Amino acid sequence: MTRAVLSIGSNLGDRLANLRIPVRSLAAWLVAASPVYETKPWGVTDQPDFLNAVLIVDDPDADEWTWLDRAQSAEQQAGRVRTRRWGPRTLDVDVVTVDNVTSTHPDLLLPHPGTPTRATVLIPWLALDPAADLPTHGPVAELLAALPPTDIADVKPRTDLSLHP
Ligand SMILES: Nc1ncnc2c1ncn2[C@@H]1O[C@H](COP(=O)(O)OP(=O)(O)OP(=O)(O)O)[C@@H](O)[C@H]1O
Ligand SMILES: Nc1nc2c(c(=O)[nH]1)N=C(CO)CN2
Repeated sequence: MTRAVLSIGSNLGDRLANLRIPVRSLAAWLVAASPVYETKPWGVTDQPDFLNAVLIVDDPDADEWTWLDRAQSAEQQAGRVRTRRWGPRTLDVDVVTVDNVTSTHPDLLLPHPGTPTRATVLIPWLALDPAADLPTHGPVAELLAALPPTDIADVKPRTDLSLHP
């Protein structure tokens, strides 16, 4: 089996509709979809707020490259145009982990190196799985507790929104 954790985000266009694109295209392998969060942009801060969420998917026939391929197909379906690093996007799908695989290949770094410091990933992931563990880093709850409180305050649940139509 390969169980993957995917982080999804959108800050352009119909953000919720964009997040639902991978939910639909990955439906056959979807184990769980997190709540949706409204988040302040990190990295490049002069851009619109994001909606972020996390998906857990499982496919016995997939490896890590299959998941990257599926993630990138969903981005393309959302009409994503690559602009600047960390800039606004209709849909970003990052492969956070695939089982306990580690990879230093630049096209597929695993676990995704941004994860330990991104409340926008850790909070939705923890909501789905309180015992979540980031391979080579440790419990997600501990990583989150180590972040500045302002990072956590910048990630707000949108209980009025759902990834399922
Ligand atoms: N774990 C991963 N998940 C998704 N893409 C990855 C991963 N590791 C490396 N990449 C590579 O990153 C590139 C895409 O980068 P992208 O423009 O989405 O970065 P970003 O989302 O702006 O920044 P970040 O990766 O820090 O979130 C792709 O070429 C992809 O092959
Ligand atoms: N809040 C938030 N900020 C970001 C995000 C994101 O998903 N959420 N993604 C980025 C590029 O990957 C850059 N900044």
